[in-house]
Amino acid sequence: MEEEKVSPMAAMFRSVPQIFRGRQCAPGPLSARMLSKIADEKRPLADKVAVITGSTKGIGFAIAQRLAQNGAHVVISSRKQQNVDRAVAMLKEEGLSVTGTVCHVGKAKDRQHLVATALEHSGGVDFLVCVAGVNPLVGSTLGASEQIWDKILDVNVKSPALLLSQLLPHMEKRGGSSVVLVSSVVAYLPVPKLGVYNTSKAALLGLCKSLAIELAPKGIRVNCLVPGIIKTDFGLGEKAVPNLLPDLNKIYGLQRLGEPEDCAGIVSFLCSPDAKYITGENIVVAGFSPKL
Ligand SMILES: NC(=O)c1ccc[n+]([C@@H]2O[C@H](COP(=O)([O-])OP(=O)(O)OC[C@H]3O[C@@H](n4cnc5c(N)ncnc54)[C@H](O)[C@@H]3O)[C@@H](O)[C@H]2O)c1
Repeated sequence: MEEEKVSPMAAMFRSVPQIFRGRQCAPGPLSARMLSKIADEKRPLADKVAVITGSTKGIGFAIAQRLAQNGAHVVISSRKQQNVDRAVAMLKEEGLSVTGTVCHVGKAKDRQHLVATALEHSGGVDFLVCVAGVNPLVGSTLGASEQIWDKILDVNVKSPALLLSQLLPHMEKRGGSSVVLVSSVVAYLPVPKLGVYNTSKAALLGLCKSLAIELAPKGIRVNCLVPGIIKTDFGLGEKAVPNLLPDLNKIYGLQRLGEPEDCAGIVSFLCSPDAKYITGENIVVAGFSPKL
């Protein structure tokens, strides 16, 4: 059958609403081939698989939503089954391609299960975004117990490296793989009473640089998102930075706190082919620059 001739502009106009909802386009008057070409242009992460830790709410959930809207199959995870189920249901309601599993990133067995779940989709993984992070302590750095040090360093610093080592064989065979770590502005501007957390987030900047060098020959890029104060349970909780630091954003910045969605686009970009020559970067999303 002869293909209907439609100008590129008209084609774009007809297909845009479906693409923006992240759904597959229904067959219409345009040929399936043309629709899928346009859809791929609008969905730069199509056919990719993303694993995201700590993604049932806050910054992680916003990143999961954006990567899925941009075409990736996203594997949601965090510590509690009911939270995983809720997040997966919310995204599926939008027509997005997601699965989920419980993963406490500090537990080797949970990490292994997360890897296995991710492989179920298409046998490989393209993106790892390590969002899970904790801060159980407000107090003196030198007064922190060994248990506190272990918990913060295990979850915030060791787990991204250990999870990546488990995923590596499944990422290196894909080509164009990308890893995004999540640090914090406290890495640049240490907050009093958050010494152990500050240290863990500064360590992530170093981990990003080291992994970027180590994985560059394999074609895997590693970058780091560095959020300022973002409106989440963690960001606004009693152990959060705004209660402990003068509001630098009010003095130097855009005069507002960040939303989780403010962190989503940059991560999607870092995973996309548009960022294929970017690695080893720590990118601040804080409404001001702590490096001014
Ligand atoms: N909100 C901010 O102001 C801010 C600023 C800088 C950096 N960050 C970092 O961003 C990340 C996300 O924070 P958020 O503000 O979205 O917090 P949030 O509390 O809204 O979400 C945190 C998510 O991580 C999960 N999580 C916590 N511990 C986990 C563990 N051991 N294993 C697996 N999942 C775990 C939680 O279940 C939840 O889904 C953290 O690493 C945090 O340090 C947040």
